[in-house]
Amino acid sequence: MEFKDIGEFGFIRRIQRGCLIRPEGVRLPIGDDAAAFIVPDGQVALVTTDLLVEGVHFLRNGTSPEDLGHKALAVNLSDIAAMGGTAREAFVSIAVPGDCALAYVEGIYRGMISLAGEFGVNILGGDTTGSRSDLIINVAVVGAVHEREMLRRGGARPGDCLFVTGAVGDSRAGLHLLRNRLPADSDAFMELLSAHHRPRPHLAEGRFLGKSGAVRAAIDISDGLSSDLVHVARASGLGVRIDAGRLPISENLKTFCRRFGFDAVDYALSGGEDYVLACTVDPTKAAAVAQAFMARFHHPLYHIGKMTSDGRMTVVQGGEVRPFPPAGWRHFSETEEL
Ligand SMILES: Nc1ncnc2c1ncn2[C@@H]1O[C@H](COP(=O)(O)OP(=O)(O)O)[C@@H](O)[C@H]1O
Ligand SMILES: Cc1ncc(C[n+]2csc(CCOP(=O)(O)OP(=O)(O)O)c2C)c(N)n1
Ligand SMILES: [Mg+2]
Repeated sequence: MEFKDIGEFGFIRRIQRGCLIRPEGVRLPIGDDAAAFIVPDGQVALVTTDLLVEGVHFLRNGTSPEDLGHKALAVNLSDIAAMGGTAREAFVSIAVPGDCALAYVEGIYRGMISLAGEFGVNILGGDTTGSRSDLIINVAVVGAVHEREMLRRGGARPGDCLFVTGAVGDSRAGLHLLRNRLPADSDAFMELLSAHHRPRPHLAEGRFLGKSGAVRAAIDISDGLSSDLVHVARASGLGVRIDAGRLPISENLKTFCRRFGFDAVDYALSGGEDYVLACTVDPTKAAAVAQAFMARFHHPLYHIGKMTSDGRMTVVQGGEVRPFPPAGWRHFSETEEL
């Protein structure tokens, strides 16, 4: 069976099975001119959207449809996590080229619905069109948060401790393997590919940080640690100093860098698509927050540096202070290469 056999509406009927994960609070799911749902009492709505474009964000022949669906939703859930919120409703728009099989697109929905199920997120609508050549997927997610627990990019203060919730650099290493068609011939390389294809949105971690009352600013790492921290620094009118020796670099990334002669610190700083959270914490509460985080998540909240009043973006490595590397991913740059 193909798109031409069932048409746009037949396709929508097929994919809508399984999209309503948490019916409470939903007044109109897929099927009307708009969806209708309730935002929990006393909370504000969070809305975020991210676009995935073939050739820019993924290679159709380099990713399984389930992984692509997972990632399209995960990158949006990560933005809700960075706000300290709970993710609730998702909207999926997809432009499908003629050479993309119905089975592939149904696989994308399987991947999305599986992740949506894990986090209690409904898929409540979207849009379906044809496309001349590239597969394009846009997901929008609505979340909710108590305003006092909401995390933003601005609000950091000089002397705040800077933390990240997980390892950085693995996804870029996975992308390198993928782009160069290198064999994933070890568990380490399989895990790097998985970090690239199936990022875990840090929603529980974001809620924990929002509730702690000690986090002053937060962001999720999509373009790369160094460039995303510039957003926090600018929004707060501050500088950042990272201690390279404290960056959480996985054993898998170390193995990869040894094998191919890359610099693991560079991968960690300017990798991209890590989808961990970075946050700044009141220094008087930092030790307690880190300890509680460890007790809850069984791995450290990694202390990687601090916010400074000098407005400079610097890395300390081997006793030497140097400016940040020239950032991570940039759309519209000449090369768009990492
Ligand atoms: N085309 C657009 N139209 C309106 N707002 C946009 C557009 N692109 C990005 N934004 C907004 O700009 C801000 C930064 O976007 P972005 O760098 O993509 O953030 P993120 O890394 O969290 O996805 C967000 O508030 C986003 O909603
Ligand atoms: C084929 C391919 N080339 C390059 C990349 C790397 N890449 C593409 S977009 C991106 C940054 C994150 O995407 P963006 O759309 O900027 O996310 P946002 O910051 O809006 O969340 C990276 C590292 C990739 N994932 N796939
Ligand atoms: Mg974005």
